[in-house]
Amino acid sequence: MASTAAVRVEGVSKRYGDRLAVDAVSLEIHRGEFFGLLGPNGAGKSTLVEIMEGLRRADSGAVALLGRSPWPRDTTLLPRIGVQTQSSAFFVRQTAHEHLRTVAALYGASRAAVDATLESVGLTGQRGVRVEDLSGGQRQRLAIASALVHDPELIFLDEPTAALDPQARRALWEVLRGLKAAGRTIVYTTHHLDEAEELCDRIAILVDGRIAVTDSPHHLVSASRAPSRLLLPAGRLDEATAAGIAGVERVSVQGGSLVLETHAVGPVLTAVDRLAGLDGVQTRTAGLEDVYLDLTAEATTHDATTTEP
Ligand SMILES: Nc1ncnc2c1ncn2[C@@H]1O[C@H](COP(=O)(O)OP(=O)(O)OP(=O)(O)O)[C@@H](O)[C@H]1O
Repeated sequence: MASTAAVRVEGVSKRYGDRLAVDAVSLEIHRGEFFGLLGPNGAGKSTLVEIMEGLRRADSGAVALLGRSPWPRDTTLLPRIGVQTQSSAFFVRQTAHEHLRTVAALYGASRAAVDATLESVGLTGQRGVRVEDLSGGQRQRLAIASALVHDPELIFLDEPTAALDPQARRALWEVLRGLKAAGRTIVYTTHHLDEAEELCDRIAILVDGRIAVTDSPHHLVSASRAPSRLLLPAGRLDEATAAGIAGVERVSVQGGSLVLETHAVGPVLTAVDRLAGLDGVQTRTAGLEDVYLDLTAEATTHDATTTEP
């Protein structure tokens, strides 16, 4: 039976001493999907990804990667997957180009692929620079290039944009969109909610080792209960008057603006217009970051009440 799953995780758990880092997680990532794994620090994302990659052994549960078990180590899987971790290893005495050529040789990738991949991550200008002399962000780009150079079907990127400047981050998005368009499957962990919203077909939010939700960013945002915010220039309206407007749930002062939170944007805008005018008023609707903050706060509270003895 041909499986459409690039990754299937069933009831996977992993404990480090007293700490249950991954708690009975099940999920399926489809072929060709751009899948985001989000969650607070220590939620278990890296542990779960390392188990998927076959770099770490689960205590229990099962993983299928392209239909095969990644543990014990299955060398036939290696050319088919690309892995960038938070602690990627480098040949530090080699130049960026030599390093990538060495990695490419391990997988039988061509010299042309080395040049093209170096170009795609914006390191052509640094091809002759020793790895140990690259900046943090340049090293990170080389780690990404090392995961991509053999054109794998399934790509794991663990916080790939963490050290990148805004231009490099946007450039990487374009590279990843190209890979997605070419049918590659991408498993992506990030703390940048904007990039998860921009890039991912679906995301899973992990909290304390468990999946709190799996859905498309669009569905999550449209089903969100997070309020919209109206920003008024400071001094336009006093806080007490703003708090008295029907539909306003919370009022605060942030960065020189009076912020009104509401689920009834239309009526509140009408009231603000009547009281103070709409000149300079900005409306911010809920985004993935609001959904994430809402969900992680909720799930943490829920977790604390259900798992403590
Ligand atoms: N090798 C290890 N030995 C012991 N504990 C570990 C080990 N690796 C991770 N942990 C613990 O397991 C939990 C999950 O860690 P993990 O690195 O998987 O989280 P994460 O979601 O990737 O976090 P971050 O966003 O900070 O990278 C944390 O409490 C962490 O301290």
